[in-house]
Amino acid sequence: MQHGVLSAGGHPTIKMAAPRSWALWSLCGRGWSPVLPGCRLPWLRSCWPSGPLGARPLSQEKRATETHFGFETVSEEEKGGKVYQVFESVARKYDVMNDMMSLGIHRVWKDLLLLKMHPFPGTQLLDVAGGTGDIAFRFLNYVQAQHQRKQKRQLRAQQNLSWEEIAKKYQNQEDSLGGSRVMVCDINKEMLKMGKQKACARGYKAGLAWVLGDAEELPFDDDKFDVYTIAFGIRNVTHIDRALQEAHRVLKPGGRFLCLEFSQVNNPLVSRLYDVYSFQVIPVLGEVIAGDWKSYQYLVESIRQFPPQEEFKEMIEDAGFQKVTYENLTSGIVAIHSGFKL
Ligand SMILES: COc1cc(O)cc(C/C=C(\C)CC/C=C(\C)CC/C=C(\C)CC/C=C(\C)CC/C=C(\C)CC/C=C(\C)CC/C=C(\C)CC/C=C(\C)CC/C=C(\C)CCC=C(C)C)c1O
Ligand SMILES: C[S@@+](CC[C@H](N)C(=O)[O-])C[C@H]1O[C@@H](n2cnc3c(N)ncnc32)[C@H](O)[C@@H]1O
Repeated sequence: MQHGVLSAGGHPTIKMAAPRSWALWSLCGRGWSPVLPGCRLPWLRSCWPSGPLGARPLSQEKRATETHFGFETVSEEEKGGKVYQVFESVARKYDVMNDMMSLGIHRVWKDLLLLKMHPFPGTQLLDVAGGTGDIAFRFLNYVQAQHQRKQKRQLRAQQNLSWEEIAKKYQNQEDSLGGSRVMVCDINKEMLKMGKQKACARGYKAGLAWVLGDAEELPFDDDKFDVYTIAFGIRNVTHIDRALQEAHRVLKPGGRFLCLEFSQVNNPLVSRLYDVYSFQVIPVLGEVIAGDWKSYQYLVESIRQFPPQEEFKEMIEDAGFQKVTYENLTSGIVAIHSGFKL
């Protein structure tokens, strides 16, 4: 399925199973790609005659490369640059804005993504559109705690180890993750800069790497990772289908794709409140806290343009993933989609 086809936002309503997260809700819920905004290949393509002697009518050619940036219609070549500007602009206030806007709920959603992933010892994770590192840090905490529990069990089983051996086991930094590693990949230098600063301040070093790269053209070989995550990122990508194909390519056979993204609310009352909150409150908060109304208007508009749960599930299947499922959180405000490369 080709993403980028304009949809006016009026997606068909889909009936879904009652969300498991009501309790949570009521509690609160190939090579490097030095992509420069506006300097991408589609730009070249759009300048090139599309048929013999460029015979295809211009209007048809134009329509074929249009997409959306929020509610605005833009050319595919423009979109990447606009998205880049949004995240360059919000990077410094990104974390504080998320806590303010969601009253901290985004933290719970991200924790639930990790619970769903349930990484095994030695997991190689690729976190695309990883921004300021929220998923990567959670992953490192998770695998470290997992590894410590395992070590304690082993130590208890080997009562006859010397103190030196025990101390050595605890001191070995590299080993503290049990061989697990995470690679954060994002297209935006500013977001990565903020992420690296945060990592430094919090003492994350081992098992963590940062790479500048495009989800549509990942700078990694085939069959490299056990898990691919993308949280609140895929909505911003120009060609979602290409990003999904890339996710499939870089995963090892047996690897898992996990996507946390805004989705379609399945409760009419929540939906109304959510709309009021999104359009009346979020841009105001964006202006007051980050001095940036437009970026937060883009956020709420882009959420409405993203395909609903079932449609996105089909797109993931079209990219070659199997056993694709999704789980709604907070009445479908967000959903976690999962699929396997088998
Ligand atoms: C530029 O692009 C971006 C920038 C970013 O900073 C972030 C992202 C990507 C996003 C994330 C990483 C996730 C974190 C960010 C968000 C969750 C912000 C986006 C949020 C929404 C679009 C709405 C969802 C909001 C929540 C889940 C927070 C809870 C609030 C509601 C569900 C709506 C409640 C609405 C009302 C009660 C009516 C209107 C409210 C007012 C006029 C008063 C102000 C309201 C509040 C402060 C909310 C408190 C109320 C409740 C918790 C009660 C809710 C009860 C019910 C709905 C029954 C990015 O791409
Ligand atoms: C809303 S942030 C999400 C950050 C982080 N995953 C989180 O959950 O907080 C969206 C991120 O997607 C990145 N992004 C947008 N388009 C991208 C692309 N084509 N390839 C890689 N990253 C992209 C942005 O730079 C931004 O850092």
